[in-house]
Amino acid sequence: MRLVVVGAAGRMGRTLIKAVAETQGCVLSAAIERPGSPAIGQDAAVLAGLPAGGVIVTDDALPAFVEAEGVLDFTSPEATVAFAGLAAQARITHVVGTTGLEPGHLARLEAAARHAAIIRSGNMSLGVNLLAALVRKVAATLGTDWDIEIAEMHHRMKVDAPSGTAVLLGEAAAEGRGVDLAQARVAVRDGQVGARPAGAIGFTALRGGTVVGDHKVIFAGAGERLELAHIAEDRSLFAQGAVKAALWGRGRKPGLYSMADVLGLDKL
Ligand SMILES: NC(=O)C1=CN([C@@H]2O[C@H](COP(=O)(O)OP(=O)(O)OC[C@H]3O[C@@H](n4cnc5c(N)ncnc54)[C@H](OP(=O)(O)O)[C@@H]3O)[C@@H](O)[C@H]2O)C=CC1
Ligand SMILES: O=C(O)C1=N[C@H](C(=O)O)C[C@H](O)C1
Repeated sequence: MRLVVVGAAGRMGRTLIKAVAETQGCVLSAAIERPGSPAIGQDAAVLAGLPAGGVIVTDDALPAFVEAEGVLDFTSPEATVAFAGLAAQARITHVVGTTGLEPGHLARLEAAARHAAIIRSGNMSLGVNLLAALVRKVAATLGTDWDIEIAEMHHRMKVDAPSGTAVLLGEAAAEGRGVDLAQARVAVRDGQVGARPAGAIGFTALRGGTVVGDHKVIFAGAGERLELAHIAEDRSLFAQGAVKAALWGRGRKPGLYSMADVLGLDKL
């Protein structure tokens, strides 16, 4: 499968280039960075710490998309929405790992998904998607007298909060409870905030060092606590999940899909 990596010089971009090189049946057809990036003109494989492969980083996305079958996109919300338009034009599978998308961005992805398959997830790992299924079940089993709190920690360079994974886990908890996350969500506490509202789903974001991604969902009841956690030790698991998603999406009818669809966890 011919794959384009956008945001090629980023932490995930470089990891994706390596994952594509290591996956049988996949080939890196292009690598894209933003106009003016110092990475333009460099060999993409070298950026990823591999021997030169001859794919030179460019800022010209559409011709690259037209020649490809899929695009792996871990960039920023604005860039992802623009790439979704181009992937729809080229009718290629778009794998979106970018987090921090707001309702306006999601609406634009839904529009693009009328023309091409888009697989979007705040976390491409098997472990987190399995965790989400478990959280949905536990939330559906326990009553609202069990308070739900989601804590995450990431490296100091992360720009969005709460993390996409924390939101994904919060959505699973809200679904399990049959409530709307937008109504239940409490993401900021500072000062005299008062007692915890009944039914709230709380979020705490920690930032520091080089942490790849830690997530914990806490169900706090009267006199007991249940904690479900995931620790990502290496970004390559996200990249391998993204390549798996692209292969799954090849030739699939247009629509918006999730990693749970890819992994067959949607029925759990
Ligand atoms: N779903 C998942 O499993 C995972 C999701 N993520 C998410 O992926 C995203 C990226 O994370 P990370 O790699 O750490 O971030 P980085 O900042 O390291 O990488 C993002 C890259 O995208 C580039 N970029 C931004 N805009 C454009 C554009 N218009 N055209 C081309 N390239 C562009 C950036 O360039 P520049 O630096 O010049 O702005 C940068 O090189 C985040 O939203 C993060 O939360 C991360 C890991 C796993
Ligand atoms: O920015 C990151 O690094 C990560 N982002 C994703 C998120 O927002 O949940 C996934 C992973 O935790 C790493």
